[in-house]
Amino acid sequence: MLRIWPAQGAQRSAEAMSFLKVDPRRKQVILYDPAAGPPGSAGPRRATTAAVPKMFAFDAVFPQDSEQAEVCSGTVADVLQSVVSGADGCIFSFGHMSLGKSYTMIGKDSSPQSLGIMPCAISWLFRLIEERKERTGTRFSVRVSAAEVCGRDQSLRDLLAEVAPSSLQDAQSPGVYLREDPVCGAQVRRPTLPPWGGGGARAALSRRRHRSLCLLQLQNQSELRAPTAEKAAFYLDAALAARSTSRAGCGEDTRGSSHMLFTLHVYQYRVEKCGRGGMSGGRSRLHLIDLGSCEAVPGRAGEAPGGPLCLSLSALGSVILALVNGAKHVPYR
Ligand SMILES: Nc1ncnc2c1ncn2[C@@H]1O[C@H](COP(=O)(O)OP(=O)(O)OP(=O)(O)O)[C@@H](O)[C@H]1O
Repeated sequence: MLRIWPAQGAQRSAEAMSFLKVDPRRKQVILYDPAAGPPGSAGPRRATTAAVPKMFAFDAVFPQDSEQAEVCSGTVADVLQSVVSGADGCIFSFGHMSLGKSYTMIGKDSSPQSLGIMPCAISWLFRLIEERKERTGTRFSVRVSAAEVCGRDQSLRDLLAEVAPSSLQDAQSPGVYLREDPVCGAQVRRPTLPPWGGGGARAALSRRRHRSLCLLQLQNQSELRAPTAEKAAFYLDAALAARSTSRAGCGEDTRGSSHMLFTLHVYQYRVEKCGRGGMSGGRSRLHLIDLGSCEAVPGRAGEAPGGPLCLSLSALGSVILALVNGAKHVPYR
């Protein structure tokens, strides 16, 4: 899916947008070579050196004037259905510096219309759970966790440690860490999905893929019970507040490399009507991720030792492709 940032101020000139043709209905954009002049022009520059326009197709295209609600409904509806049916889901935004990643994922709390994907997903998930409970009698329990990956050393931080009940806090705790599986090397097997299946052919396909994938997992983070959407939203606010405190303490050059992972863990179980009437159930997770930009602060490029702050966009693309294809080697580093 593609969301186009509404260029502001001087950037909002007609010329700035004249090399991009957006067609939300066909879910595609066409990029014209600026050397050729605006599309349709027959100026002398167009004749010889212009590159052929490039067309890119997406699952959805949200133009500059798209409302937050439009982006949220176009993004989360399918993923939420899958999560409630027992599959894991993940939504994140991905792009260069200051192009609206946080605005899309988190939004602003000045009005309900400017809320982003995370608060919308929380509210809609609980609504869907209520419907599912009434229709099928399934019992649900939701927990939330939030972690930050920050800085050149990619240090991990539990963003809910401050609001976790003191019984869950332990002075000797090693904090959040990544667990590496002794058999798979730097990877561990994902838990299998609930036994009753559901979710149609796509869920069945993703279930097959999940079994063959090996992944790193975060360990030891606070997982707090959220019986209502309001409580989950409270924890989201607490995580955002903890993140902004930790960002303020980061150096200027690493501030943009803060990534926040907010996860809703959905536990569900029900009594089997046939057979011996045992219980069946499982856990699925919805990961909502606000990625940092990982780009150097303008004017400081090349100053910081040790190379880029984290994986480039194209390297992240290779990781995603490897995961989707179930590749044995995932190029995390
Ligand atoms: N669709 C939009 N409508 C209105 N304002 C927007 C929109 N997208 C982004 N903005 C504004 O543009 C600015 C940059 O957006 P934002 O901070 O979300 O970018 P980012 O990609 O998360 O930045 P970073 O690279 O620092 O993580 C913010 O002031 C934000 O409010």
